[in-house]
Amino acid sequence: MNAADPKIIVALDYQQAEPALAFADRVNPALCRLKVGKELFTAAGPQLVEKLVAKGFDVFLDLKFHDIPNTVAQAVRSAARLGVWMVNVHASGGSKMMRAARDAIDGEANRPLLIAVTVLTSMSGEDLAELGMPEPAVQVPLLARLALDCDMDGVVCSAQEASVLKKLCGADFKLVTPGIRPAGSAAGDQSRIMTPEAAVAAGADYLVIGRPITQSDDPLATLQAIQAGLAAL
Ligand SMILES: O=c1ccn([C@@H]2O[C@H](COP(=O)(O)O)[C@@H](O)[C@H]2O)c(=O)[nH]1
Repeated sequence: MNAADPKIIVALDYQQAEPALAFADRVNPALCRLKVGKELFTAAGPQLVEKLVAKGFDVFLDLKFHDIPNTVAQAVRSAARLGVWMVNVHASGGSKMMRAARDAIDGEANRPLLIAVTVLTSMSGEDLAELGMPEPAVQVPLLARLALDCDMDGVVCSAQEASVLKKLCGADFKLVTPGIRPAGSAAGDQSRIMTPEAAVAAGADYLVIGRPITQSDDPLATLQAIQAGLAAL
């Protein structure tokens, strides 16, 4: 982990390696962490992850593993060997799956933070009802508690749930919050959103921000402005 401990994780949701590397060349590891998700990883693969790690960035490999325990265990071990700082699984994969993931990386030389996704920030209460599930205010704490009991290092949740989860799971349990939208920026497909300042005030440890930065006219200036807003809190 880098000493500056930046809260902002920029989601590098690009279709190829070049713009992701170009973005990385304009920022530095003290300013932000970087997230490689399904879009970029499918296009550019582990080599791109290794390049970002070699540049000194803390990399969150956001592949949200959700499979049988053995498969997820092997996948998170492979992620650890890429040198990533954080990796995640779906809490709804269940306790056996999460424990297998935990065991798989505990003996590794690089032991990334192991985080469980609760309910995707794109999902509303209506979306969950369609699946026969309770509203986020019920389902997110239930899955977060399960993740804590399985020795996960934290969860992905909306910042809207952060204050409840900090009380429920404790100060050390990391809250990683996508669905961050600076005032005035488009929600897009995100449902449970919050501004960067409100998210930090609610207890979010890390803010995952993609399009508001990467699709802005000047991504570096936008990132710096968000960072300045947080520094002023
Ligand atoms: O619940 C979740 C889990 C992951 N994500 C990911 O975060 C970024 C958000 O990007 P924006 O452009 O800021 O919406 C994206 O890579 C998602 O895959 C999430 O949004 N919600």
